Amino acid sequence: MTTQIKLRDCAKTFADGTRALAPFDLTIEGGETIVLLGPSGCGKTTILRMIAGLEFPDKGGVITFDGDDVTHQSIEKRRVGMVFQSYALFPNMTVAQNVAYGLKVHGVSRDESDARVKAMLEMMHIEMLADRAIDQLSGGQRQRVALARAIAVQPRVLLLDEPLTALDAKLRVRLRTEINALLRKLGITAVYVTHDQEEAMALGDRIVVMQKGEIAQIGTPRDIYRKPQNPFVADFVGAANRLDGQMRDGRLHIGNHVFDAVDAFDPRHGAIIDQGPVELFFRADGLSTCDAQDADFTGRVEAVSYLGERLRLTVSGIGPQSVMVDTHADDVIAAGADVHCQINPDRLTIFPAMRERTPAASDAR
Ligand SMILES: Nc1ncnc2c1ncn2[C@@H]1O[C@H](COP(=O)(O)OP(=O)(O)OP(=O)(O)O)[C@@H](O)[C@H]1O
Repeated sequence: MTTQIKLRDCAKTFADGTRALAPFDLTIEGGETIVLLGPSGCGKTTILRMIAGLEFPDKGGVITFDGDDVTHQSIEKRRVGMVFQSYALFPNMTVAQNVAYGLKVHGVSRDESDARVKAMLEMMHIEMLADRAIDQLSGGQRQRVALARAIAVQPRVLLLDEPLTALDAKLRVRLRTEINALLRKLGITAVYVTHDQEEAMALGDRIVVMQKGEIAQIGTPRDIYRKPQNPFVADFVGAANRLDGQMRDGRLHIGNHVFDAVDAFDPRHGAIIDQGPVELFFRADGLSTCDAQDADFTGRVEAVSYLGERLRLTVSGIGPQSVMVDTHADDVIAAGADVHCQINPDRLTIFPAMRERTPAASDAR
């Protein structure tokens, strides 16, 4: 029932010479939700459009759906459903007519179409809007119509390109949860494009992190979050802290401090780093406040932000850069205070420092 998508050696160069994608391979399993995540211009939409049949890979690239070569097939033949950031609905039709449109094109009978439209509108909780005009709907409602329209034709694959970007923060989270439930319920193969890390984590069975037309890492949300394979991914998925250090005989040195309990492991080469300059990436939980006798170092609180469930401190003194450290929301700490901190070795990601070159996706493969 579900469709496996394979892209083999797919590169994309546009007519004007722009190299949007370097050759890459990607297999999307049947029923899987894959999220393409990366900054603007990294090639996410181009991949989605190649899967849709709106763009074609450079010579040599092959795309298959369940083993069938669809590389040169048109969008109509591929049976994909698409949802965009801009709703792309027909403004002069009602909600029900919009959802029914694709069914009509596919020659579905009137009775069958009526029944499916009703079911789709119910699934998206917009049955009461069936006879409304599109311009009388809110952004969130429009996106529900767009989703209902895309899935009404029972596509083999659902492609979503930043469908929530135009909505306000609260609505985004709500619709995101609904889309997640919908994708699980339908069990459909889905490809979802976003530049929002949180959205990617919430929706993806796996996430493909992209950088400048290359795949920087493919992994589960947990892998991407906890085991980024290069500095680009670590930085992009929100490791707020970055420190320069040195490994000397297996011991980590940062500024004047020495940390004994830290194992530096280079994920790209699968080797322990014993010597040489390193870069450390970690979130606020990579450090915690503690009593003086347990301290790895004592820093100075530069700023305090109350985040509701916790207090976030900006602390200087560990090395040349200041770092974020979270502590209990009830702690009373003011800027200017000294604070004892402990390092949490299993929350650190350490890479050999490679100043002379930027991390590339080829490093991750
Ligand atoms: N038709 C085209 N002709 C030439 N260059 C293009 C064309 N479409 C896209 N590009 C370029 O290809 C690169 C990848 O674009 P793409 O839209 O895939 O990126 P994206 O990651 O989806 O970005 P965004 O998040 O901003 O949509 C960009 O440099 C873009 O300018």
